[in-house]
Amino acid sequence: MSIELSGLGKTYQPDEWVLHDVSARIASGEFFAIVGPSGCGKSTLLRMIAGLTPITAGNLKINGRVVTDLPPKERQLTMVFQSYALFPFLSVQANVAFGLKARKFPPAEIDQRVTRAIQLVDLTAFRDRKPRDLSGGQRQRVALARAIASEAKLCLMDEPLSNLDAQLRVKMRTELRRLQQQLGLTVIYVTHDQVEAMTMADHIMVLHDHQVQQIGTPLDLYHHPANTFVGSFFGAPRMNLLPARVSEATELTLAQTLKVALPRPLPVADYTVGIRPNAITVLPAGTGAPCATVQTVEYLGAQTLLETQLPDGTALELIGVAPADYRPGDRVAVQLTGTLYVFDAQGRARMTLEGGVVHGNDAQTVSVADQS
Ligand SMILES: Nc1ncnc2c1ncn2[C@@H]1O[C@H](COP(=O)(O)OP(=O)(O)OP(=O)(O)O)[C@@H](O)[C@H]1O
Repeated sequence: MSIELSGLGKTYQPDEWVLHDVSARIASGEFFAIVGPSGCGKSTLLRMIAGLTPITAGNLKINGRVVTDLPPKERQLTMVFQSYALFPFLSVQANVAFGLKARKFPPAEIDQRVTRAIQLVDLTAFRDRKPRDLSGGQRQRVALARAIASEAKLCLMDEPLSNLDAQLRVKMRTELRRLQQQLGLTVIYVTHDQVEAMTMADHIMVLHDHQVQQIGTPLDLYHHPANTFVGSFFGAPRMNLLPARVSEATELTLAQTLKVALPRPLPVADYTVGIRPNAITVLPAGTGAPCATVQTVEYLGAQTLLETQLPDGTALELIGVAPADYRPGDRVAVQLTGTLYVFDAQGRARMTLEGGVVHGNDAQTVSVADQS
């Protein structure tokens, strides 16, 4: 099932657009994630695709057919909700069979589809249990079996793993992805969790501020973020954002401290520069320019996260080198050794330089100024 969203918009109150001009093409058999912070309109968009919320503007096509104003049952899709929406008084088997009975399928076919779906999600031994006697993960799998039994090729999922504990969530991610590929389903999957989207999806749509910020593969979004929102949404620890200025065509100064030679000239202006913590090397004090002061230290086992401050007061998050014992107040030298992303001053768009990014790991193009 392919899906095409063309300029979709939604208002609940007159003139208050909760979604504006959303366009995307989702290929058949694709796992497509919609991510963004709370309230950005993810569930609204999914419900518009399902036909549960009317579309205010734009067009929706499923398999080439315009379905913008069709009721849900004519869209040949199924939906899995965060709450699972199971009937508490029915067994697993009856829950999975419910929709097929309502659609008046012959009993033999219902039995065959239900048995197969329950088998696929590995719940055969639990088929006579009621939802209250199942674990969270098992209930989630019942909801999934119901979607599978419907044999709809398009499955919409709204935060289906968010009620599970962390360990089970990781396991279910793999299972969901395996089932989706095995059954050739097209899945549109809403989540606020960037890791979930990154690990499961073929393509991701990032929503923020009522509109699409970027659509791309997980690697695209990580390596070529369109703006500072996308840059800091993906990746942990988060991308650092620093105020920057080009005062001579090829010289960029970050936070009034760190100087970078650009491979191509940029207009003299203010910019915002993004640097991921793993693109910065922390040197022991004394071996380089001590130009950041440690504020807080967080030991994470293999990594030590350092919240530091540059001389102009800009915060910079760094990854400390293993055995070194850092303390608040320590001075550390920092060297830019990875990719720098240059955005306009407001962070709305990334500047395109050669290859789209500035590489700081070429020793000739990066220098660190000692301001202390
Ligand atoms: N029925 C409604 N009537 C009026 N406003 C609504 C309605 N449903 C949602 N909204 C508003 O629309 C915006 C988008 O809500 P939506 O639930 O789609 O966001 P979301 O990204 O799914 O958020 P979350 O991650 O918190 O579930 C919010 O500002 C919300 O308050």
